[in-house]
Amino acid sequence: MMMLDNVSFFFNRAADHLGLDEKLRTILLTPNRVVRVEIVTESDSGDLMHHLGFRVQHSSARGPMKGGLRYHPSMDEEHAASLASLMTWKTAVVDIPYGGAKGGINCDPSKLSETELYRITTTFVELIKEVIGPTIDIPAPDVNTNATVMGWIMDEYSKFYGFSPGVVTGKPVDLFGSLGREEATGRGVMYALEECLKDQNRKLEDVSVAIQGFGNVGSNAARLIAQRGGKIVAISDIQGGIANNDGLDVPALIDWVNSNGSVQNFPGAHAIDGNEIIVYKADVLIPAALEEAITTENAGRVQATIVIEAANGPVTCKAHDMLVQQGVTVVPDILANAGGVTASYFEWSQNIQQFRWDESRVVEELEKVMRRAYRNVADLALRDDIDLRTAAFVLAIKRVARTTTLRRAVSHLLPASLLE
Ligand SMILES: NC(=O)C1=CN([C@@H]2O[C@H](COP(=O)(O)OP(=O)(O)OC[C@H]3O[C@@H](n4cnc5c(N)ncnc54)[C@H](OP(=O)(O)O)[C@@H]3O)[C@@H](O)[C@H]2O)C=CC1
Ligand SMILES: O=C(O)CCC(=O)C(=O)O
Repeated sequence: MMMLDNVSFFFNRAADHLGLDEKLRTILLTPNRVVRVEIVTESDSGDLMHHLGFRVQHSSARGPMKGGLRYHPSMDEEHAASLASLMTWKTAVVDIPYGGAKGGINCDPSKLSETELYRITTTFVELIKEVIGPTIDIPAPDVNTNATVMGWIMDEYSKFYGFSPGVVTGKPVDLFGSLGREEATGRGVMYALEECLKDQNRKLEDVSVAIQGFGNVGSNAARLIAQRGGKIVAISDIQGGIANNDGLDVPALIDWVNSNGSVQNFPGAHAIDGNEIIVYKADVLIPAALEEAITTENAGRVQATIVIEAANGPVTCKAHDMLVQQGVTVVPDILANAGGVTASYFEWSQNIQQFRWDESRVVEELEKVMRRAYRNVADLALRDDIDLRTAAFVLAIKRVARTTTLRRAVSHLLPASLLE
């Protein structure tokens, strides 16, 4: 199954629970717009480079479309479409006034110089500028993109439309970004884990944690969880894994990775096979890299009793059901990693008002949104005896379906279950 099939599977399970008819399912699942552009630029040596760029705008029912840009060799239309659909349900779960979109460029940034990446990015913006904008579609960082890239996007877009900081979020703080956005996804993951543990009468201090991926999300989640007493025992990146059952010194590891480019050979740990991180003996597993990290191949060997999906789509639908049957609590991506887009909403709000919030305000509001969303989902799961993922989709579908039908003359498609 492709990732888009996994998203549709989870959507349809929740739609079955709500008794949604086929017409409304089709309206809700079909993207508004699919954009594919050809990016032709010059390399530093003067050769022509040709890359494909994508932006899939899934739904604008609840507001401007929102979602990251990924620079990766696996980026294609199907990837962008599945991630865009997830964004629609994610923004609805945390109840922020956005729809969903996602995109990126099929490229390998590790093989490109900074100037090549700049030219590719600005050419991409030139090609999609008519379909993005502060009230239309607002990109943000995702895998292999960061604040610097977002700054370039803002600058390029502003050349055509005038100063427009609200066209993109996750910008450098010196370039109208928000304090607290960089670490927000990891911070949200930490709140989701705390809420999950609360329901099991446990605390962060009681648990050991293994994390796959040590980029923006993985490293910030590790740092913040460790700061509150959680023991991070194993971490992997693309090159391999490291472990220390007494707990890794996360700030020292972050310094190590900044100097050495990988977690490998960190002096305070022993090496493990990177693929084994998923089945490492820890109370909590946080996949924070790419999709489909947990499949039917390894789900049966997962030892953690809690999986927090910091990445988008890290668990396939069959693996999800295996984990649930094994008694593992799976906190789904559209809830667990929603801290990033929530802080993006705060950044965009600051930009369109030409106003700046203190970091403490960002953190306070983010905590409120994340804990409230978790409680809404967990309460619904308990009430309807469904797993957390189905509950998150049910909540999101209700919200998106209501606005969709209110904005079009199709209210006859709404079943009574959506009105309660
Ligand atoms: N950035 C954000 O705000 C948000 C991100 N997400 C999701 O979180 C996930 C991570 O994103 P982000 O942290 O931003 O991306 P980054 O590019 O900052 O980091 C990605 C990390 O994943 C690692 N990685 C890639 N493949 C593997 C693998 N096979 N095994 C182990 N590690 C691997 C990379 O290793 P290496 O460093 O060696 O390349 C890197 O450490 C993605 O699924 C993204 O969609 C979700 C919500 C918001
Ligand atoms: O911050 C944003 O707007 C989007 C983040 C994102 O791409 C995601 O949540 O997957």
